[in-house]
Amino acid sequence: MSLATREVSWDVGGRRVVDGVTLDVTPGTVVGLLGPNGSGKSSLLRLLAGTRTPTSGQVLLDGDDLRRVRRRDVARRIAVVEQHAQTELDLVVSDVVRLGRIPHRGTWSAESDADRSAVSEALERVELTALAGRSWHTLSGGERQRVHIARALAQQPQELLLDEPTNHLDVHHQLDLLGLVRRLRMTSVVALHDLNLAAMFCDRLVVLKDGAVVATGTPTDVLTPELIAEVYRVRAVVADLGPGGVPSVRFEPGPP
Ligand SMILES: Nc1ncnc2c1ncn2[C@@H]1O[C@H](COP(=O)(O)OP(=O)(O)OP(=O)(O)O)[C@@H](O)[C@H]1O
Repeated sequence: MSLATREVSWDVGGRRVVDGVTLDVTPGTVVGLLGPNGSGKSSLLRLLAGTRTPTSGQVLLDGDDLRRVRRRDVARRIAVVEQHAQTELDLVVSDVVRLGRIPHRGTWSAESDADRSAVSEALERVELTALAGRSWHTLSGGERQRVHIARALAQQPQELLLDEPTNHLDVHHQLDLLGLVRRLRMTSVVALHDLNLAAMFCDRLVVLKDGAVVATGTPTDVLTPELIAEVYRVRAVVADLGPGGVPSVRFEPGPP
């Protein structure tokens, strides 16, 4: 069952930002959240993480209303990588990754072997072991992004929520990161702008427009020239040329 929403809406500043979204994320699958700037992707991810409370409707974790699940249990289950995540503290890379272990430790308990191995394994998975002792402030944008992913992995969550995780990453690390998310077989919801990456790495796509779901299904079902024109106001040619026959999208100049 994992994560689901039932007619969930969220209003802020007198506006409806998430509008009646119902979705079921099948355990172990990767769901891509698509939609133009301001369509409500980040807001929906925050509702799924329980860091925003719905104005109406429900977010469910294993069938239980998220509002009734203890914060600590949510923190153990769900890891979030926010867009533009920053840290003001002068920490080294391994300290940032270690923050992912907080939900698993008592307030005063010392770091366990399980904590240490989760941190080193997470660093290895994002190819940052060599930078473990480096100060956060000296890292490039892409390296910072990967440290945040490592922090989420060190949390050993069952659900992983990622807001534009490929932002800042070069092509190698974009493919690597989404390949990793897929291989982890965690229940993942990933907001993405790149339609080709979404087609390559997501089992299902959910497309938002003005906070509401306008399409949902497999990449082949969803990524049609008509949908892209309607949602993004862009002309596109879609071919079944991507790896494994997934759709490959090419954009064309001019109005749709
Ligand atoms: N706390 C807030 N106060 C006022 N408006 C907000 C707040 N949070 C979000 N919004 C507005 O809600 C809308 C949806 O924002 P959101 O960040 O969820 O969109 P998004 O699809 O993630 O966009 P992007 O692709 O640009 O990251 C935007 O118009 C945004 O300005």
